[in-house]
Amino acid sequence: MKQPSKIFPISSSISDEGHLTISGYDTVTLAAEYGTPLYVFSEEDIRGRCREFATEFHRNGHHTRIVFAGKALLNIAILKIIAEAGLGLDTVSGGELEIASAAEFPMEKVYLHGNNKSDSELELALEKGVGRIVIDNPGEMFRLNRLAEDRGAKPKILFRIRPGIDPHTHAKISTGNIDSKFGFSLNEAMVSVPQAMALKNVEIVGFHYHIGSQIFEIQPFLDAMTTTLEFISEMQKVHGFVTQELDAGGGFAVQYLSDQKPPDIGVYAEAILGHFDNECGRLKIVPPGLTIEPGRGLIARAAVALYTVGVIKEIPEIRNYVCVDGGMADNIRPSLYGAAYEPYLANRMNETPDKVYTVAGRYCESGDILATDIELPAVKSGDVIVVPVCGAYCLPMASNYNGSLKPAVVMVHKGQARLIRRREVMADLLRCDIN
Ligand SMILES: Cc1ncc(COP(=O)(O)O)c(C=O)c1O
Ligand SMILES: N[C@@H](CCCC[NH3+])C(=O)O
Repeated sequence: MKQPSKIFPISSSISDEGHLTISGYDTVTLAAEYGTPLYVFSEEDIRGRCREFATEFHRNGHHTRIVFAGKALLNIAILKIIAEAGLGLDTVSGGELEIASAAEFPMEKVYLHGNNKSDSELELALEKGVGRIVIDNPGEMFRLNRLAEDRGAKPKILFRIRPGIDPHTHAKISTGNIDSKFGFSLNEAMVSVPQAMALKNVEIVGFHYHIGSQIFEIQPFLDAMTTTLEFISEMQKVHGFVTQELDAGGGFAVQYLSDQKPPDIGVYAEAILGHFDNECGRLKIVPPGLTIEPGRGLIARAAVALYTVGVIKEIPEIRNYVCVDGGMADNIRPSLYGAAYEPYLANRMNETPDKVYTVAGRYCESGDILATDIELPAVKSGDVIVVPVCGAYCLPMASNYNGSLKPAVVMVHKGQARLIRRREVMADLLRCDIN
């Protein structure tokens, strides 16, 4: 058995036959058994990342709350593992709350975000008794207070602020800039905090920012923290408001390609926690409880996507297309963000790549490309393409474009492979249409 590159799930290996295995399961056999496209998750990887975040962010006596950003991947079986690991959950809609509830996720550990929450979503959050509601704008704060009064409730709230920091990531996944639809500007929050303090049916416990996703640089995390802690200090001086919680969001980058080198979680943790301690000391504020919300960093590397090669189209001196049976309907990230992936042949992991291919999907869009100009051994129809690092933001952003059926999902773990989401069937496509 050989070790595949670091971008595969923790429990991956290569069999004597040259097949990719995960937790001892041959991915080529899984593809034959469950069909493709197939997403295969490693339970060991998920558990390992939960432990890694906990260990690294609890260093030096810190009790950082780790809250999994469910938008990266929501599935009942996976939520049960996240809950068992003791993490919290960030949800962003009534729908996500219902999935958390179906997974019997402890509601006191659930956060509800969202920049345009409806009354019914706020009511659902009150009914379920979520731990935190993250307020995005002044109107929402007053609406929530009224809805909570009607029910005799007093939810704990955080204010989401826009610290005005550029995280130097893709523009579509930057969220803490001044020009953003998310959260309060500092000036707006300055006005709204005393108003919230005076409301009878909400308890303001602190502040939240999330500056973006897949952030390779450490400095933007530190800058956002400084800006927010200075604001917290100001709130204390001017309004006597003592912040209990600072929720610093997610955004930790993961390695998608063999030649990328994002910081390890321990490097982010050391820098962020050290900066937090120093800044609280400098500003002479009682350190609030710290929360982080990793999504991608926790789940992206836990899964691979498997596809079967169909048509191979070689256009002399132009490009060699390998067409697979999935694509943008199950992974929109390359089309939406120009995201780069590094596919391999799951059934020929040991063969030397000697030809350049572009892996295209099966959908009716020229932009339906999973990877451009990558090296693979000479590909044949029937080969199994494996795309690593597909655990985050692929399945939750999947669609039924071109009448496609969303893929099946299998979880492998020590001697057990189990279906955790069935493949959609044709009847699922017709379920909502009325004639
Ligand atoms: C509020 C909030 N928290 C956490 C996350 C998770 O981000 P990431 O998956 O980059 O860790 C997101 C998504 O970007 C988010 O919007
Ligand atoms: N969907 C994005 C991440 C954004 C998360 C939500 N704020 C991605 O695939 O990279």
